[in-house]
Amino acid sequence: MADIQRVGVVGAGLMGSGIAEVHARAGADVTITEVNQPALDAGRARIEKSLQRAVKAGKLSAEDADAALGRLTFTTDIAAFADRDLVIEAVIEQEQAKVEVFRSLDKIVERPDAVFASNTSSIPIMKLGMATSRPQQVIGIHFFNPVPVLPLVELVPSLLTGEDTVKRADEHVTGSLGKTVIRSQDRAGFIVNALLVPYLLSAIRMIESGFASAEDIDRGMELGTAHPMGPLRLSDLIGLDTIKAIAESMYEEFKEPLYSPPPLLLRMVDAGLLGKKSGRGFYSYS
Ligand SMILES: C[C@H](O)CC(=O)SCCNC(=O)CCNC(=O)[C@H](O)C(C)(C)COP(=O)(O)OP(=O)(O)OC[C@H]1O[C@@H](n2cnc3c(N)ncnc32)[C@H](O)[C@@H]1OP(=O)(O)O
Repeated sequence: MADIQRVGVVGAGLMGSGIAEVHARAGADVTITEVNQPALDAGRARIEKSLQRAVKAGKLSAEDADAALGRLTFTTDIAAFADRDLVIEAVIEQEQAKVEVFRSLDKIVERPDAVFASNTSSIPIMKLGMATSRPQQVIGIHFFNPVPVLPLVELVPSLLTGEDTVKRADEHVTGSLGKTVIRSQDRAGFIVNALLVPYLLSAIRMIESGFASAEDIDRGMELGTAHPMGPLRLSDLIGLDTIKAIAESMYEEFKEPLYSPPPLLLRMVDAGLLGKKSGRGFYSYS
């Protein structure tokens, strides 16, 4: 695992736990942190379940799953990140929350050439870089959900990211994690969400206007265009709060009406109907 051996992941939600898992499976020493013990425990349970799934599918031996778990340290103390070579922030998609994480990491991480990455989908990397004293070491490394399954990573340097940081991040993601990298300019939504989110919002507007049912919209895209899941099931998988946050960042950046979150999405988030992770979104999960 090249020069990046010790990895820290901030946030043990859907994305953070997946990011920690793929690193541990690749042999890295991983520390993962959350704001409180229940959130940390939920992250650990998610990783254990995903590892078991890989073992059942014959993708991973039981010994390798145990070894991966053994490489993970769970803590609520972000000070444990002092010796990390790479830190990846994967907290909620809110600019202020992310800025605060980068401010703390800048004080805590001691290694002078450590790479500071964000898994943000839509918040400009420059804003996170400027929260630190070393914006040349800050880069977007954006994974896709489910992280252990989807091979893509978007690499997003800001105007101030150094070439050395880009090279090390690229080598780490392709060489050590075996993912495929595409590069994007530092614009809200990058490449994939700039295309995906207006599509998901259009599907939500279709339901809102009574045009078609969620089931028919999804079936249409699954059987008519061979997508693995339709836009509403995919929205439930990503999380409706996350889609709202991405749409808001993109709308703020471009003022493009297509990016503006429709009222139905806002009301569902107000109601706590966040999709698969909360048990109900456009579909129910029990
Ligand atoms: C918003 C962010 O910024 C960016 C994003 O993340 S955008 C979201 C991108 N994600 C997508 O577009 C997901 C699209 N959907 C899919 O790829 C597939 O439907 C899916 C992989 C989620 C599930 O696939 P499906 O064939 O329906 O189910 P299933 O057979 O259970 O799973 C396929 C494989 O994935 C694995 N898998 C599924 N969900 C998983 C999870 N949550 N964690 C780990 N592994 C998982 C399964 O173990 C299975 O592996 P196998 O083929 O070796 O048995």
